[in-house]
Amino acid sequence: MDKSMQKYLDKAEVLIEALPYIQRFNRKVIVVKYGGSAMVDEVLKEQVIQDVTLLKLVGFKPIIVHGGGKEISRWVGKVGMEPSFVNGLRVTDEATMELAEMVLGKVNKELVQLVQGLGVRAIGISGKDGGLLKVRKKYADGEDIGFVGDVKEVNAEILYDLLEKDFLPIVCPVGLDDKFYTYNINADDAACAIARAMHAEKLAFLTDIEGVYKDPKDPETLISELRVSEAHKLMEEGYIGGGMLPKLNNCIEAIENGVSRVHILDGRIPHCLLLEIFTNQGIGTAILDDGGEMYSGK
Ligand SMILES: Nc1ncnc2c1ncn2[C@@H]1O[C@H](COP(=O)(O)OP(=O)(O)O)[C@@H](O)[C@H]1O
Ligand SMILES: CC(=O)N[C@@H](CCC(=O)OP(=O)(O)O)C(=O)O
Repeated sequence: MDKSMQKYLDKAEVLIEALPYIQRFNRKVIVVKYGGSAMVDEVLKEQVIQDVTLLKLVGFKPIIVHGGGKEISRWVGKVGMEPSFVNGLRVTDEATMELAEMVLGKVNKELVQLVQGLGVRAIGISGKDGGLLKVRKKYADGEDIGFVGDVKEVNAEILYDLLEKDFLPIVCPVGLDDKFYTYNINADDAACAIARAMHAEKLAFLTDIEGVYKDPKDPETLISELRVSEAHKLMEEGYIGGGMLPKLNNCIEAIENGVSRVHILDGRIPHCLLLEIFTNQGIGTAILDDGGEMYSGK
């Protein structure tokens, strides 16, 4: 067989490899938490949006929940304030809340614009709209960190309606409490709450690291499949720190509340979402129920 024919066959094989995954996720809800470097780098940003748009066009029901922590910190610095975090959560006073909402709103509409540009109808929606995300004040180990909210209720009906009308919802992690005050929500928390409420088939967290490491300083210790009980053990033994702590807790919560597949993916890898979903390889760290099957080869 000549070389050019082989090239075509290789391409066809990639498409055939995707077939069982296209069947499995057809009409299923997939929540993508989009944050980290993949939001700052323009090329990566475009690739993530292409991936999610492709998921939509092949018949899945993706929902994007975006962050923007790096951009918020940049603006907080610009106005002469110092960004501050406790356990991966931003300490949010009134001025920080105002900035955070401005920045997240801008990020939200930029993402809508990119998706629209690829021919898919997107709706950007904040957790405030239609009571999508109702929150209560959240504390960090008992410490008051200001206007930071814990999602206590998701109005899933809005998202079902948007999906039904074939829109791609893009959610901004800001919500209201019972007294209608504005709260900043960690985007991982928002994505987990939405995945639970929507009984998502998959929840994928795009982040800035390959996945969960036993020792973050040793790349050899990347864990490709992590059971819930092992994850608890790693946290108790102090192997998990910083922003990975709320992320892993959210993964566990999602798995324990019926989300079938939860993944932490390296958003720095071009098209990481497509590679994870459509190939036999599987990348990053998959979090698994204690009784669940290992993916082994995915
Ligand atoms: N055991 C671990 N494995 C992987 N990452 C870890 C671990 N412990 C701490 N981390 C840190 O957690 C970070 C991921 O959290 P974060 O930066 O908040 O992500 P994002 O901004 O995408 O939500 C990693 O970049 C890493 O520095
Ligand atoms: C309470 C809290 O920490 N809110 C986050 C919301 C944005 C976010 O989570 O962005 P990433 O996912 O990109 O980090 C913040 O203010 O940074």
